[in-house]
Amino acid sequence: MGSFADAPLPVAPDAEAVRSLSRPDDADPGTVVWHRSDLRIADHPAVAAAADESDRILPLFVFDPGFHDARGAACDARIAFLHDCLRDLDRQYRDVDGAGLTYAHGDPIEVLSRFADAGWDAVASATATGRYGRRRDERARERLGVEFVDGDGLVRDADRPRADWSDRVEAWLAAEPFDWDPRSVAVERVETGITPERVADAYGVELTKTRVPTGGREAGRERLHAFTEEIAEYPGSISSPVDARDGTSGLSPYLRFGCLSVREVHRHVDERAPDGRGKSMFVSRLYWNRHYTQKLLDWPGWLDRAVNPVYEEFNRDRHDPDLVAAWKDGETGFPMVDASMRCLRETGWLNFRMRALCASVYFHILQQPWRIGADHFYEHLIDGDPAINYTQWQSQCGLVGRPGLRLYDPRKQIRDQDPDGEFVSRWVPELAPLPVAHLDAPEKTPLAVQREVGVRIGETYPYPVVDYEAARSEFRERYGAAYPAAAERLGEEAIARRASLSGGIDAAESIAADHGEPDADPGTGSAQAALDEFE
Ligand SMILES: Cc1cc2nc3c(=O)[nH]c(=O)nc-3n(C[C@H](O)[C@H](O)[C@H](O)COP(=O)(O)OP(=O)(O)OC[C@H]3O[C@@H](n4cnc5c(N)ncnc54)[C@H](O)[C@@H]3O)c2cc1C
Repeated sequence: MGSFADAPLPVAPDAEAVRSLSRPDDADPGTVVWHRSDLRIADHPAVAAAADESDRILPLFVFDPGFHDARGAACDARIAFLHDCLRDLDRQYRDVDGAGLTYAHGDPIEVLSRFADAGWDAVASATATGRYGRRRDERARERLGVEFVDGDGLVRDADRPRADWSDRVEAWLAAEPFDWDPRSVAVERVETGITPERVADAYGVELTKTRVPTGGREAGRERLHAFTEEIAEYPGSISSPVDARDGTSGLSPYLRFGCLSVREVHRHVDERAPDGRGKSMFVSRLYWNRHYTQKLLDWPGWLDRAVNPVYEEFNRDRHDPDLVAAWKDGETGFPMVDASMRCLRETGWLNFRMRALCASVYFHILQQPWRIGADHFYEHLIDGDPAINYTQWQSQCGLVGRPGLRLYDPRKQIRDQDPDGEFVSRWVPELAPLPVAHLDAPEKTPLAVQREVGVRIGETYPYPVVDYEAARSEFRERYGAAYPAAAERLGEEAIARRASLSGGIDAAESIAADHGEPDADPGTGSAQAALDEFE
């Protein structure tokens, strides 16, 4: 993809176009609704607030070069999905007799200041973002008076964000949606010449992935309805990468771009799905969605700093670009990891268990710096959500410093989750001729069998890039040595707060009290408590 500097797109709309919207002698032209990752008009706090405050609203999306360059780090398929969502949002406004969505381009502050100069107010939904988004929103608030409207079930500016958290989210889920009456407002639009198609051209967006879902509210609702019908099958589909492809909801990209609100998904499932395990498991995941988003709201550092400072440098001195490349390219010699990583690159999606497996092998076995792995996921996932991806990476890697670390064994995962070898044969076709019994450890296949089926480990498929058992022991040793100090730091209030454990600050303090013996003998005693859960 090209960079902003190369992009032949002007900052738009220009001041003249914005001024042309003003009504004669009108000191209060209306309210701009600045859409970001909330691409719908229903159950939308900022749209409802704007319609309440004004008789004229102008829905705006700003193509921010920051999203297209390194800070945004989105693959082309995610940008194409976003563009679908925007076309759909434009339709939603037209369907209520509005003029549609205004597409702008440039630094959002510069664009919004043109509206502010012409007397427009502006509102946006408050969202949890990383440092770039926070700085942008602070500038918008301070310089331009943009109002950020809460309404996503998250607790803001509370000293103890975990206190009563579940109750608050439960109440929010059950509350009435944000409503507005399109007949009471005029929905305005200004022609800018900017369209998703022009942006795609200017930035060289090319859809190279396959099986990418269509973006937008309509497609999201279809998916929600179909999934609700089949929800009883959900628990049995979650773990296998083949079954999960159609068996989990597939709603993550729609939730990530706000085509559907978490609350309306919850309401639909609550009212329409039969009671049972499928329903309760799914609903608990909607809570997880809020939980991880809350974490980013509490501390934007999740994206680039280890939540527990003791692990800030962990694996950094072992950075080996060849190992990282083998992982990214699906050439590690661990078939389940390789199949998953190739599937991620080609389709932009993986089920939870395979994401966790790949993160675990990357950090625990290849022992590489976590950020590079997390950034790679974030780039390729269509549902790449900063609030979930980076917090999940830190949790899976063990950077919080709490007990219960999960090391996933790629050989066991094949036996459990792909017993017929369907997933591995699809994504690592060079192994397809191998009898299924050898797929968990192809390097151990007798040479006679390799010859017979035409597979040569070391030539047509790599030997494991590291010795699994040795790497795992080494990791246990290193992690165990650092663990008591990490657990102790959880006792510090600032760190406990950002870790945002389910038991709150009290839980963090109790981990620190139980395990915080910085000088404990590595690999013994309480340090082992962090390492006893293997999958
Ligand atoms: C290392 C790693 C990175 C991840 N990165 C992302 C990401 O960038 N974006 C993302 O949406 N999910 C992420 N997940 C969580 C999970 O894998 C996906 O939400 C899920 O696979 C998406 O498929 P689905 O919509 O069919 O899920 P379903 O099982 O149908 O779940 C429904 C919804 O619940 C939420 N959800 C499910 N699992 C989790 C979870 N563990 N944490 C938080 N919310 C959850 C999602 O919004 C999801 O759409 C990540 C998990 C791991 C281990």
